[in-house]
Amino acid sequence: MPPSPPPEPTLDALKPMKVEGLPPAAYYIPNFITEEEEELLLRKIADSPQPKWRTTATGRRLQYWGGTLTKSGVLVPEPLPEWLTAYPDIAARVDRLLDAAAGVEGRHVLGVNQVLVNEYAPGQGISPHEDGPAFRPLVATLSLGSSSVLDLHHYISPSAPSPPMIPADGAVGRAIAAVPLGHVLLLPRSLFVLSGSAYSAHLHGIAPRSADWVVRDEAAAAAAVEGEGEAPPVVVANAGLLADAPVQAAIASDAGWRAERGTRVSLTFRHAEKSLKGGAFAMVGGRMQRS
Ligand SMILES: O=C(O)CCC(=O)C(=O)O
Ligand SMILES: [Fe+2]
Repeated sequence: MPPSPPPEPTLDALKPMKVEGLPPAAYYIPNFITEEEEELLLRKIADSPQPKWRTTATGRRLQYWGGTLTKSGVLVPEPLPEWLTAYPDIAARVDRLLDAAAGVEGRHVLGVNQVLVNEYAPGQGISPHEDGPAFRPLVATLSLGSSSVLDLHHYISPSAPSPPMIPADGAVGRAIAAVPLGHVLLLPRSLFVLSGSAYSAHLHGIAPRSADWVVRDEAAAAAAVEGEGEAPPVVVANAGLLADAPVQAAIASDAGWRAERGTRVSLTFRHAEKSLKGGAFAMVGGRMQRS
């Protein structure tokens, strides 16, 4: 018998998956996709034509699906590929979940129109950044292939005016506190949602490490002695939400949970607020129309 489809998500159903101890609001949804879907997505991404790949200054590879932004933050849209819209129908599932997180479940007002794929080899990360005002402050990241720890950072002076847009991996105009505000463990197949001030007033990043070490509390972190070159121990805000008993038992143990990072691929689903009508063709015609 085929598995019955999961119930339509609602804000109430999402509440238990809210990550406490972080600025509002972040959600962690374990096992958002199956292992078969994870394999298929990894294969589709790996099999993408070579020109789809871009490489950042730090060597991380990425792909944009759904189009890219102009310098002024307008999406030049392209259709999303079938492996995101038809089978598996991940984009629609993320849409429904983001609708629920926004409290507008069932009304389908959002619509993911861009999916950013990041591929992290062990030791690669992404420096603290904001995704910026071009996107609706409600984004979801699906993790594939390997685990990682995402850090939330805050500005030292939150009252200072925000620069219009901070490019990923780019220079940041305001001082960032040296110690991250919190950490989140992202296990494969999980979906992590950032919204509200967690999105618009804070930064997120991934430290360039080849392994992670997660301990149960600050006392365990203070008592831990890391070896030469080893990752410092961190306490993660979503330890209770992982839905992975062995990992949770290891985190609760005296030694904590240590994991080498493998290659992790993430898909970040976003909604660019401004989109060029007619896509790239509108540019060719020279008449730039905004929706
Ligand atoms: O890989 C991730 O989890 C985060 C990616 C991200 O923040 C970005 O590409 O803007
Ligand atoms: Fe980001």
